[in-house]
Amino acid sequence: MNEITGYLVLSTGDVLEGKWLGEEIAAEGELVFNTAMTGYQEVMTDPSYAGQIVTMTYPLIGNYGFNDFDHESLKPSLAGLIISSPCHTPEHYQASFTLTEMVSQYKIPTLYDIDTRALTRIIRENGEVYGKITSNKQAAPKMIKVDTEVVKKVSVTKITKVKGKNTSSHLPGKGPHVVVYDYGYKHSITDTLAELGCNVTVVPYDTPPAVIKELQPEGIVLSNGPGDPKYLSYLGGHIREVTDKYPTLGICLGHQLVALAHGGQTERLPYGHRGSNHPVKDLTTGKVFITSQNHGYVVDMDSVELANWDISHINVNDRSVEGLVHRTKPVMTVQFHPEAHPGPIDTYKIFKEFLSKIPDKGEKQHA
Ligand SMILES: NC(=O)CC[C@H](N)C(=O)O
Repeated sequence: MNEITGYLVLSTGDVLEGKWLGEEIAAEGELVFNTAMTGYQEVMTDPSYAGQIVTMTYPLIGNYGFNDFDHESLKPSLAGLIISSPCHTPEHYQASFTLTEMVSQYKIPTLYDIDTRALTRIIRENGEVYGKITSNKQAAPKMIKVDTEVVKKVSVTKITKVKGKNTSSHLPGKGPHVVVYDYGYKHSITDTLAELGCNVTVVPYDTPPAVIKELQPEGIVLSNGPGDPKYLSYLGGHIREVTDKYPTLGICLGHQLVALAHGGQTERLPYGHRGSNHPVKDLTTGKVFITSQNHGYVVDMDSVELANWDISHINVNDRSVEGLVHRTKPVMTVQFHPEAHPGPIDTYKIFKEFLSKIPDKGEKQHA
């Protein structure tokens, strides 16, 4: 087994020593950590991690392998992966390849044997940390240039009809036509819509409302995606127009973009919410749900005290905004991931609530 030393050189001046897994591929990006105990395959293929070096706080990664059907996108977009202990002998009846095969196939710059607990503390204490995965421990630990066009790199470039992967018991085509704006969508979002009977069309992130109109959607989903939501502020006009016209569900980046488009503000969280056990309270029912999350920005609570919008959900840990609902229009948004994967499906009902806002084809078919 290859045991070549590699380094994670941080903008804080810290240098952590580890070993290369797969090829020695240098990389740089923002350091983030994910606390999920399972779901590394979905994390590694979630396009919202584009440009980021992801540290998994759970120490053992790869123990149940990787399968052919749980990728959240066609190929991983994360800048790099940092783990403690890789498992080379996975056991799962559906596993078809190993962690080393995964990082080698997709050329994911990866270091293991890193002290991920120490690294997580550095990120928690410093908030915004950038780093390089490198063979050269002298690599200058500077802030790297952030990519403001990261969404463009992960979005589809053509209007695409998609089928869900689990549609055997539901016939897509009987439910409403939902158009998904792709800012870096996770396949679990379109899979869930298809499972609920929707016809699903995915469109590029910057598709003008006039083109959307030609597609005759009955509902719109604004997807998750990477980067600072303010990079897409220039799309506010598009977003206002579609949210004025169609029942809309915004998820994560989509939620943040709806807030920005309607006069709200977003801000950076001290060190992000990334994991699969974040408690969120539904302010209508008072119930708390355990949610899957992956975000570094959040809608500023004070900025959404706007006419026409209510806060529908808040985070129980830090009281941050987790959802918005328009007072008169069928528009709702959530900061967490109702499609889960990885994580619990407690909030799957968000999709049903959204579909129930679509006239005629909503509640009756999907209740
Ligand atoms: N998963 C997402 O959509 C993330 C949204 C945004 N990029 C953030 O980090 O806050």
